[in-house]
Parts: sequence; structure tokens; C-alpha cells
Amino acid sequence: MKMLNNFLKKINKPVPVFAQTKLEKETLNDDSSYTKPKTTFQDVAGLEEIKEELFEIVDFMRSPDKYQKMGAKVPKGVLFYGPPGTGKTLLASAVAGETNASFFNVTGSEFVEKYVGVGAKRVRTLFEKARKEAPSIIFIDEIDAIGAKRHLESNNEKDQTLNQLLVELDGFNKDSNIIIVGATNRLDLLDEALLRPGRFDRHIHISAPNYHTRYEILKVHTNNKPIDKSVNIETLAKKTHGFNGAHLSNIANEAAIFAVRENSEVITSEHFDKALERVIAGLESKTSVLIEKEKRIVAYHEAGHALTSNMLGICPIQKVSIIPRGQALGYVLQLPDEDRYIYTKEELIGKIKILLAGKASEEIIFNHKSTGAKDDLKKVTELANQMVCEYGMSNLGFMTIDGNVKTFLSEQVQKEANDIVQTCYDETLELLRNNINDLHVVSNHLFENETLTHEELKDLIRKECVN
Ligand SMILES: Nc1ncnc2c1ncn2[C@@H]1O[C@H](COP(=O)(O)OP(=O)(O)OP(=O)(O)O)[C@@H](O)[C@H]1O
Ligand SMILES: [Zn+2]
Repeated sequence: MKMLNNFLKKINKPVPVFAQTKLEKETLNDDSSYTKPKTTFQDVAGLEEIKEELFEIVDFMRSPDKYQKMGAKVPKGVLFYGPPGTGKTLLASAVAGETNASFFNVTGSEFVEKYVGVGAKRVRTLFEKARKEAPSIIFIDEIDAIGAKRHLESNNEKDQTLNQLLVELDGFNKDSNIIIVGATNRLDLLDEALLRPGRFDRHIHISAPNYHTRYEILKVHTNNKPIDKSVNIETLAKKTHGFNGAHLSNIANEAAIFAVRENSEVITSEHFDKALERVIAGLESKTSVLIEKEKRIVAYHEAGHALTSNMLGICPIQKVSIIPRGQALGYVLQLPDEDRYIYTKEELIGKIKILLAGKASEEIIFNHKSTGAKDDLKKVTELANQMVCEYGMSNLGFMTIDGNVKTFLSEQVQKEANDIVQTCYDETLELLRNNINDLHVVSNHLFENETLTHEELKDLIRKECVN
């Protein structure tokens, strides 16, 4: 029970029925209990590319000889990162299920103890046990609790625990057949030593589900239940914009409970509606549930950013999404900038235009100004100020304007920065107005699919040109 309780405590959400029945407890001694999960990749909906990548590891664990004969390097550590409830634990247990491995499921914070040395000892015990029970998957959730960046001067308990983890990772025998999977919501917090080759060198991002994945997840969680014909999974997937896998499995479970309570033979769409209401009511941040109108606005906003970056040919986008994440209702992921240090004035102007394009797009379509551009404007202000005060790119000439000079010139600085931003805004409005069809096409695609990749964007625009 300890594992299950931990699990429940940790995620504070019900464990789906199928996952409970699939866990078979083997041993249950305190520090390093493990299970033999029966979960397979079929239980994990969507995430096809990730499953494909993990299949390599599964194959290696099934037939290590094949790889060793070729002198291929053995994968050791995989790191899942991304928002909570998106299936990280589920995926790790599926790898164990697929390979018939022992599954050690621990949480980083369990290792952080008051007494020096205790955490390190626990890590050692865990790995000893995993070696004994190999093939094994060690899953460390919230790995940032032990793996956060170390401080040079200190040598506290946490650092000792992390050091022990590094020792264990390096000490793996080539044929020990253990894979360790770490999960975190914050990759940026981790100590670089953990991420080095030979340690957690595969990083897999797991993002919140879009419409298609939500549909798949709902199918997985309803296909073992007596569902009435009145239930439309597609509609349900549409209504649950902003929900993660954990929420969705929760809805299916709650709907089943409502049906039982009413002595119903089947789960009806009313049961699902009630379940949906209950799950929404329990959400901490209601912002994740967007009303249709807001979703439309966010789609135009993000489409504006994406299209402008494409037309200006700078800061190429990797992915645009209108799935809420934290405080943001949508976001644009840009391709890494190849460690650029130098930008020309034109490029900075381009950056400002791309940032302003969300707001401009909203103004064109809805004729309004909304609060959705707050972060964009913050960055715009910063860039424009830097252009004036640090890079000598305004009429105030080539000088650094700071300290007393800045106070003295504050009005002029503001005017120069304002001029830059206003010109950029006007030109962005014009650019988008001249390409209004593309704007509609891209935003419609975003509204329907909720995500858009670089390739999809190029395809959409190409098609638009042909028509
Ligand atoms: N892709 C998916 N397919 C099917 N079910 C899913 C999927 N993603 C999440 N779920 C459901 O949500 C539950 C919670 O997911 P899981 O615990 O794996 O998320 P997590 O990313 O590890 O979250 P946390 O960071 O909170 O630990 C799973 O038990 C499963 O029922
Ligand atoms: Zn924006």
C-alpha cells in the first residue's frame, strides 16, 4: 500500500482503475519497494514520437546482447520534463511493463533528509536493490529535489545525496540492465553534472495534450467502461481544452462513479457533464478552461506572432500553442538562437515587430486592446530601451545613457523609445493587413488543432498561395 498511498498523496488525484489493477506488488519493504507493472505502451495515449524513442530502450533491455555485440553505447538515463499530469510516471511504468522489469518508483523529496548522509545511503540502497532485481527501471519523480544545482561553497545533505546519485550513475556496469528515468517540471533547475553524456543524456519533453491527444487519452480511459451512445468523445475532447491527462482520467473515473450512484447500467453524457463540472470546480487555476471566444482571441494573437516571424524571416518558430501553460494562455517556442551575441538594428526592429504582432492581430480582427499582450509589451519596452540607452540606435546618438544622464534625459529617452515602438507597431499592422488571408488560415488551424509546428505553418502558407 505504501507505494499506492505515496502515489495518491503525491499527485493528489485518483489513480485510474486500470492502473490500480495492473500493479502487482512484489515486495514492500520500506526504502526500495518495487512493482512489476503490467502497463504497456497501449495504455499511454498519443505521445507517439516519445513512445518510438523509448522503444529503443525497450529493445535494448529485451536483447542487450544485440547492442553489445555491435559495441553500441548503452542508454542509461532518460529525463522527462514538462508540466504535471502529462503521463511521465505512466510512460516510465510502461517501459517497465514492456520489458518485464522491476519498477522502482521514488520521489526526489523522499531522499532529502535532515540528517547528513541519510539521503546518500538511501540512494545506495535503492541502486543495490535495483541491481539485484534487474532488469530494473528506477523512476525518480521530482528529481530536482535532489538534482538542483549545487552551490560551490556548501556541502550539505542535499549535495551529498546528489553526489551519491552521480556515483551510482557512473558506476553502472555495462550489462547491469538498469535504466533510470528522472522526471521534473523544471529542467533549468538541474545541476549540469546530471545532464552530462553517460548520465541523464536523453531529454524528452512531454507537453500538455492538444485536442488530438486529449481525444486519444479519453478513449483509453473509456474503452474499458460501459459507455452510452449519448457520449461523444470528440465533443468532450473539445470541451477540455487546457486539461492534462490526469484531469481527463479523473473525469472518466468521476463519470463512472456518478453512474454507479444512480444505479445506471451505462455511463451517459449527463454523467460526463457532471464529472466535467466537478473536475473544473476542483481546479486551482480556472484560467486553464478557456471559453470559446477567448480561445479564438488567443488563436489570432499567437497566429500574429508566428506569421510575422515567418514573413520577416527571423527568429523562426519551432512550435506555436494555444494550450494554457501556467499563466500564459498561449505561447510561441522559438528555435534556439545559435548562441548569438550580435544583432543588427534591423533584427532588433524585427524582434520588436514579432512581439507586437500578437497585439496587432487582435486589434485588426477584434478591434480591441486586451490584457493578453502584457508580457510581450514588457519585452518590447526592454528592447526599445536598450536600443536607445545601450546600443546607440536612436536619434540621441552613440552614447550610453545611464545613471544621472538617464534621469536627466528621461523624457527624451521615453520619446525615442516610443517612436521606435510606434513605428514598429504601425508597420506590423500594415504587414498583417496585407496578409490577412494567411492570418485567418493560421489562426483557424490553431483554433482547431491547438498547436502548430514550423513545417505545418510553411505548408499552410504555401497552400494559401496556390489557391
Ligand atoms: N498520455 C496518456 N495516456 C493515458 N493516460 C494518461 C496520459 N497522460 C496522463 N494520463 C493519466 O494521468 C495520470 C497521471 O499521469 P502521470 O502520473 O503519469 O503524470 P506525471 O506527468 O507523472 O505527473 P506528475 O508530474 O504530477 O507526477 C495517469 O495515471 C493516467 O491515468
Ligand atoms: Zn503574445
